[in-house]
Parts: sequence; structure tokens; C-alpha cells
Amino acid sequence: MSPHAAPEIVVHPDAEVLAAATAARLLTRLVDLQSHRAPLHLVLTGGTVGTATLRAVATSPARDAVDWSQVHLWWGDERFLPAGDPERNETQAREALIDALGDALPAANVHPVPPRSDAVPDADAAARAYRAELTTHAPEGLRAPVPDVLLLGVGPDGHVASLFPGKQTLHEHHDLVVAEHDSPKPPPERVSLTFPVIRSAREVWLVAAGAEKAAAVARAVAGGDVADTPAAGAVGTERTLWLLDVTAAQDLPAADATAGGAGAPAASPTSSDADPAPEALWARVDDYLAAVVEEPPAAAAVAAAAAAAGLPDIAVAPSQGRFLQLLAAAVGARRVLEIGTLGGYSTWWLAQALPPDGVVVTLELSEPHAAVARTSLDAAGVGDRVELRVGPAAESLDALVADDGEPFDLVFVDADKQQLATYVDRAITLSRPGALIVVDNVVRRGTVVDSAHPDDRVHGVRSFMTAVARDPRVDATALQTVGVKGHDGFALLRVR
Ligand SMILES: O=C(O)[C@H](O)[C@@H](O)[C@H](O)[C@H](O)COP(=O)(O)O
Repeated sequence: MSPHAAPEIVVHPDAEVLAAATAARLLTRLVDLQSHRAPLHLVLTGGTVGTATLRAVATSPARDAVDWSQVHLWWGDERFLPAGDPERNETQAREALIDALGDALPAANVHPVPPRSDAVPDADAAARAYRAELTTHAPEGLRAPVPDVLLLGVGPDGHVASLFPGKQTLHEHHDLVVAEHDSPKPPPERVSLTFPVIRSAREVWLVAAGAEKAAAVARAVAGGDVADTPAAGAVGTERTLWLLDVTAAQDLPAADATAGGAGAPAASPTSSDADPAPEALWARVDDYLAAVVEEPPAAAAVAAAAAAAGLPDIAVAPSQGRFLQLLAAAVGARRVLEIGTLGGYSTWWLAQALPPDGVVVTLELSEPHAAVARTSLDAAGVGDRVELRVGPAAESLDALVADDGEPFDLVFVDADKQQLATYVDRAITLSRPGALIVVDNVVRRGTVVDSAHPDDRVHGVRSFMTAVARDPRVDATALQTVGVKGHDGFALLRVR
């Protein structure tokens, strides 16, 4: 099985057969793997199919072919409830399998997410404790054990574990475990592994039954947007296996699924033979790169505050933030202009490059966004190096031109695209020779090539591209990028 292999899909006639077949497959896989390595790490999932699979394992004649003393059990997520609560995934897994294994499975091999208690009063505390447990059992050089098989149920909205569409937790690239305080699936308080852990698994098995899952399954298998369909981001380093019943597979192209039990890798879900480069793979690479570009806690706090305030998740990724910082440092920036503050995340990175007397002048249209940014940047200790101006960017830029102040050394343009040509024209006017101007989001999933595209932001970018191509004041280039934010790109200008 090659890394990043296309997902395999196996379809069974109904949910009962699906659970039994998944159990048989799991037992066989564990026995096979035990001839290669020990211990094994198996991550369980909550939900009806996940729990039915555990019951089928418990009642299988092949159950005892596994040396359970060499298997560690973890959970992909947990409903943050008191110990023994029947709704806890741990409770259900104990009733379905663990109790039946008895002494064959040492208690020390079972690693539940801590239940609600006086000692662990909230999901954040449980997440911290679970993170510590993972790290305790991590091999040298890693922060968590590498799951050999990671099971995931799939919700009708495409959620996996307790990672739900539209939530900031989907974009957690560094932490191993997060608390979810507002789960749309009850209970609201949950704890979940993050994608960096899920995507570190050798094999990710997604199990789903029921027609209500079909649309999400089809979107995920087709490599959909993780923000809309989190299951699309659940891929293993060696294998991604979809185990479905007929109804959950009903929206898949017919060629994409093999009959149940065969288990042979299905035809790739794409028309080409080459491995597709799904957004999930790009996101996984970003996860890897994020481990290289450690997102400082102060930056993560700015991002978290923006998410908590409900700001749209359109800030740059950590690696892009560091890129801006390095560019600013490379030109020895003392004065930086930012057009589009949002929650202040890129502002924070830019401020890191400044000398003590440096300043980032950042322009934001929305007062509520500016208020979030101001609070976060002050809390991060960089507020004294940031001058935040609220109002329409074109007006603020004209005022800066009228001020005829010191020129800027670097400009970062990350605002509405309809007026991009105007913003960049003013930025060039406000910059010194040798200054750099970075313009974000200029590829827009490739739509920038479409002269008839209905989105006026596309036309704003195209107008900017046309203008900058013939502007004698700058040398310019533009590069495509892929990553957790999908397919996009940026332009880089140097003022002559
Ligand atoms: O705690 C949970 O609820 C699960 O971990 C969750 O991710 C579940 O696996 C899916 O919601 C699918 O659940 P069903 O299989 O019951 O549809």
C-alpha cells in the first residue's frame, strides 16, 4: 500500500454485516500486524457502527487469536460525561468488548479520555490529561503513539471523531487533542483527537451505515473541502479504508466500490490512475510543515480568539505567517502596512519581525473585527507596535498618502479583492524602493483564469494582475500554493 494511496471502499449489504465484516477484518489485521511489531495501538470510535463492531469482535471465535496484552486501546473522541455514564464512548466500549476480554487485556492498556469529575471539571482539562497520556506512551521523538488502525464513524454532516464542519478545531495543526464545547451532536461537551493525530495513523478505517450518511461519504471520498466535510481530511499514511453498507454508499459512483468482503482495493475514486492530490493530502502536508513551523502559543491564542469571536476562518496558515515574518525580516522592515487585519493573526507574525521602534499599520473595515484584533494583539504583547486604523481601506490609504509620512518597507494585502488594484496602487505609492508587497489569495482555486467567472472577487484579482503586469514601478511574480486552505496563491512585488 503506497503512502497517500487513494481510498479503498468496501460495501456490505447492511449495517449488521458491515459490523461483523469490519470486526473480522480488524481481528485479521491485528493478528497480521502482531507478527511485525508490538505493541499495537488501536483507536476506537463511538457511534452505533463503531460500537456494533466492538460487539462483533467480542463474540468472534477469532477474538483470542489476538494477543490483547500487546494491544493498547485509545479513543478518537469522547463525550465528556461522568464515569460510567451510558452515553460515554468508553462505557459503551467496555460493555461491547473490553469487559469480555477480561484479564487478556491489561487495564494499563486501556486509555480512556478522563471522565468529568471534581479533578477533571471541564473538557479542556480532560483534553490536557489525554494529551499527556498520549505523550507518555509516545515513542522517542514523537508526541503520540502512531495508531496502527484508527477507526472513525462518520456523521450525516461528515463529522469524524468530534471534529465538526465549520469548527476551528478542524484547523488545529499542532495540538493533539482539543475540547469541543458546542458539539451539534449531543452532548455538547466533547474531547477529540485532532487531524495531526488522525493523519499520523498508518490505517484510517471509516465505517458508516445509513442513507443519511451517503452524501457526506460521497463528498469525502471525492476529496471534498475538509471545512465542509471533515471526513475528507481523515486519511492514513499507508491506507484509507471506507467500510460502508449499501445505503451509505448509494451516492458513490458505481465504479467506486467493490462488493463487500472482497476487500481488494477498489478502483480509485477519481477518473485518473494517478493518486489524486486531494485537499486532505495538502492539509496533511500542512500538518507536517506545521510541525516544522512551530506555531508559537501566542499566535495560536490570537487565532483561537478570532475563532471564538466567530470571525471567518480565512486567516493565513502558520507556515504562511512565518513566511511573512521572514520576508519582513529579510528587507529589514521597520514600517509595515497591512491591508485587512481580520483578527490580527498575520499582524502578530508581521510584528515579530520588527525592531523595537518598528510599527505595523493595519487597516480594518469592521470595528468588531478590529476590536477582537486589538484585544488579542495587546494580550500578545505587541499592541504597542501596532497602529490599527478602522474604516474603508481605500479611505485609509488615501489618508496615508495625504499624510506623506515615512515610506513602508513591506505591505501585506489581504482584504476585499474587488478593490485590489486600487489597494496595490496606493501601496506602491506608500512604499520605498526595495519594499516588498505581498498580495494574498490571487489564484482562488484556479478561478482566476476564468474571464467569465460570476464572482466579482475573481475580476478584482484579474484587474490587479493586468495592472501590475504593466506597472513600471514594480517587478512582480505570482505563485500557486496548496494546503489546508485549498488551492490558492500569492503575488510578490518589489518596488523599483
Ligand atoms: O462520539 C460520537 O458520537 C462518535 O465518535 C461520532 O464521531 C460517531 O462516530 C459519528 O457521529 C457516527 O455515529 P453513528 O455511527 O452512530 O452514526
